[in-house]
Amino acid sequence: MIKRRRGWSGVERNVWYFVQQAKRKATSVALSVVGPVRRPPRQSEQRGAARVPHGVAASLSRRTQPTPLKTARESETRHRHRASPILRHTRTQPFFCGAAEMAKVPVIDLRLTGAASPEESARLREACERLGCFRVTGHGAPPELLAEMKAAVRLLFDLPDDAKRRNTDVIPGSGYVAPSATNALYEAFGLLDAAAPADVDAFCARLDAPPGVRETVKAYAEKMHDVIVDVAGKLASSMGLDQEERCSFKDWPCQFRINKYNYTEDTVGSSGVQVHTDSSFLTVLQEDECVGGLEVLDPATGEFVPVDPVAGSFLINIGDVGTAWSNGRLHNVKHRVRCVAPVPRISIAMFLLAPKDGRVSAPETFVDADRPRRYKAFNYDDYRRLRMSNGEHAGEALARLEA
Ligand SMILES: O=C(O)CCC(=O)C(=O)O
Ligand SMILES: [Fe+2]
Repeated sequence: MIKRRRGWSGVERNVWYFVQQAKRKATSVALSVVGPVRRPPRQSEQRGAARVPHGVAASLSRRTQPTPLKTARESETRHRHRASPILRHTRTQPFFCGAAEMAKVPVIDLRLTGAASPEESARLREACERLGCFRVTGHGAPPELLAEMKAAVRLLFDLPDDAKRRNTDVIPGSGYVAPSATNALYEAFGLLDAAAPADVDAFCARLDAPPGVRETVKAYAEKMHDVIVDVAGKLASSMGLDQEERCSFKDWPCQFRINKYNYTEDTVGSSGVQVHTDSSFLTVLQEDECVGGLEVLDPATGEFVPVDPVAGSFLINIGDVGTAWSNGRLHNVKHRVRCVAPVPRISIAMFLLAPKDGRVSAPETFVDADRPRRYKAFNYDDYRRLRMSNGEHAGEALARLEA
């Protein structure tokens, strides 16, 4: 365990020097592998960073009202007296972020989309058509909740193996995923359906999660469901679907997955998770704002480019169902994760899977003489099985469903 000190810890400094050395020596290709690690924060910046999660656990009931920032000293005092065990766990983690060479991921302010700004809606649609991913701000999820969820996730991953293995599949791959030959550093937990409070309860109960963690997971699932439905509705609206056509998203099942990457000094530069597309309609990802390494394939260049984490925002990915449902208009983004630092990395994903009845088919609005129907209607669970049985994790299986 890395202890938090007044300055950077030895390991943090080692990583900094490792990255500087790599940058000096590397070719541009190697640079993109090293990815997003920034200089150590100055003391004044570190104080700011330490403030990020403050006040989180002290006020679950006041989550909707962000706590005003305090001085570093006020913050420390408050923590000593009021922080929950969940939060104290977070505060021992190291802090890395930033990058030099990044994908230009459009940032969409959700408050501006829809009638408020046709330009912002057009940017949202274009991002999904070109790159298949974008970042959202103005999503309404309080920073305290995000910080607390991240801390809760760390505690869940510390549960004994037999507890984690009780998180069994509802559909293939939705339960506990142990490190494997393909993704040796990667471990994940899952939950389906995160839109159903009873399923969220059952997930926590089966793990025997501590009460504070349960409360956090429930609040998070509820809020993230609101966010994912909002994003999907705004995307559909930007594509010209009317209210009636787009209002069903709230009934679509959601998969929730927490990911952990067990990185060490020996794994820097290796794969965290293989190249894949998400099978879902779209994904909302809360990245690890301290450890980068996510890369997306830019269709314009055919190259993978690092995506810089931005605390407080979410990354949205279009998945295979998004491409099929839009009759090929939306781009299912290929992505992967590389190990860029010798410290554990976590991320939290919510997937809006497919219509409630599982049937994926492009609405008539997207089909005309210029754009004939591209895919046969299919069942989502069958599609997921198809991807898995053929080892086609990067959208290849869609070609089997062409009309
Ligand atoms: O950990 C990440 O940043 C990406 C995770 C991911 O791609 C996934 O859960 O599908
Ligand atoms: Fe993914």
